[in-house]
Amino acid sequence: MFKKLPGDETRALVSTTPDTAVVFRPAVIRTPAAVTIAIFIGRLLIGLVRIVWRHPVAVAVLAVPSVVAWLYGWRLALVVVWIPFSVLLPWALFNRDSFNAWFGRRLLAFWRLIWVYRRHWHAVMVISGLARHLRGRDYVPRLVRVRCTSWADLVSVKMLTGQAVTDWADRIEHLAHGFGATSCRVSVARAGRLLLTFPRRDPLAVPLPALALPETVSVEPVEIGICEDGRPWRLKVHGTHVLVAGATGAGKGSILWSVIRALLPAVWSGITQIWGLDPKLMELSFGRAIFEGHYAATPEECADLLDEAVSLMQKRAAKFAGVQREHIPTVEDPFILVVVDEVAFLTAYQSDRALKQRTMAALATLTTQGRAVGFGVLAALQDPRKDVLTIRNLFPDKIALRLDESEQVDMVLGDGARDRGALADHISFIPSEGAGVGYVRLETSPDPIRVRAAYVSDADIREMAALFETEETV
Ligand SMILES: Nc1ncnc2c1ncn2[C@@H]1O[C@H](COP(=O)(O)OP(=O)(O)OP(=O)(O)O)[C@@H](O)[C@H]1O
Repeated sequence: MFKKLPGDETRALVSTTPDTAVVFRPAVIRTPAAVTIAIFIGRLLIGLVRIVWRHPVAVAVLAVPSVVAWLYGWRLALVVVWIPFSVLLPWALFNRDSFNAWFGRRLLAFWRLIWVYRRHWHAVMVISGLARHLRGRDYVPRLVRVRCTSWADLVSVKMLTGQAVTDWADRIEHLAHGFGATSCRVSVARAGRLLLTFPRRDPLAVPLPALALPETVSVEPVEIGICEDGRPWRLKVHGTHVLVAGATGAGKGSILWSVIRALLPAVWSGITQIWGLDPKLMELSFGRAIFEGHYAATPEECADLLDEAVSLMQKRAAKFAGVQREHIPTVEDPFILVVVDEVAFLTAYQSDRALKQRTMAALATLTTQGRAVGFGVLAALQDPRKDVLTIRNLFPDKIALRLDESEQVDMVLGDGARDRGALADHISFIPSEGAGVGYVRLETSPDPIRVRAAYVSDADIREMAALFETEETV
């Protein structure tokens, strides 16, 4: 009978019908004002301690001059402000990076916490449907912390008990627009905690010229561009197979050529060979010499070259059987990277069925058995639908460049990738802004990473090919 009800639920109980024998009247116990004030002050103090703990620099910047002005007058406060200012200003002017790392970004994080996130948090949570109103109470996810990097705000959030990551991933557009960002990415920090990434600027908006040729001979993850957070983008090609999907003009060529460029020292040393399949006759023909005879353009030539790769792979597998389980590239057993531009020409669009099946069988054999014995496939295609490339799941690593439709993103990167922020269908059509920009999702992590490949121009390719031609003539 004496059930305690919070908030507005009691109101709903007061009305009773006049002719009922028993009338329920909920007992309303008034909380003494002193208790309410004590709770309020307690919360205020906890909030202040939390702010000082999390943002000591920002609080000190505001609090120290105010306290000095209050105790000793504004003149001394001005001196107190001027002393650090005369140190910080030159520091900010002459060594911006270290200044930002120590002060700038902490102040910015404090400002954005108060002005952008705290100010709009409740409204955005309620309107996007991430807050809940249950039995008269509001349950709102907790904004834990805001950190700023050079290009984005990283917002830590404690989800409501019972919420799932997909609840947030489904609302990335609400969150982005609610907090004035162009996009939002959701990743799991730990159980119950999320990290929301809101970009403030696009560090990938400017094209990256071709990277310098590596000085060391290696087939380990090759550097082919930059990640959004400024780190080099290193793509693993040895011990995996990579599929690059992107609409026409998305910059697939820049990925193929950046990989080839990064492997050149290994090719010169003999521990790597690059085989090129160029059914469109446009992309790889430019640097034909680099493939050292392993180049094919017509569907027949492509099928023959793939069959040659398969038979070499099988011979090597027989040689390795019972002797070694991992491939270490050597001149005798080099890493062979089969680069296929527009693989759909060979697997879907060509009219000769027998040739199509031969090509598919060879590609499937290479992608299922090749990686342990030093054979890798790097394939590019425009249309990622399953009927165009039935074996797309045999490629462990995938890259989504600009795509035409939102559904294609999950086809390339796997379920839920777009919800987690891989907005490959939103990448700019303008080549200088969007070509070569894409998302990668590696075997080891469910979170897509935004990247941009360096642009290897026609002149760069000719230069690279010329180095091989000179070698041949010498
Ligand atoms: N990484 C890049 N950075 C800047 N611009 C680029 C980059 N990659 C390509 N571009 C520009 O975009 C244009 C189209 O690139 P590219 O031909 O590689 O696209 P694609 O995806 O191979 O297209 P298609 O499938 O039609 O051949 C290039 O001519 C170049 O001007």
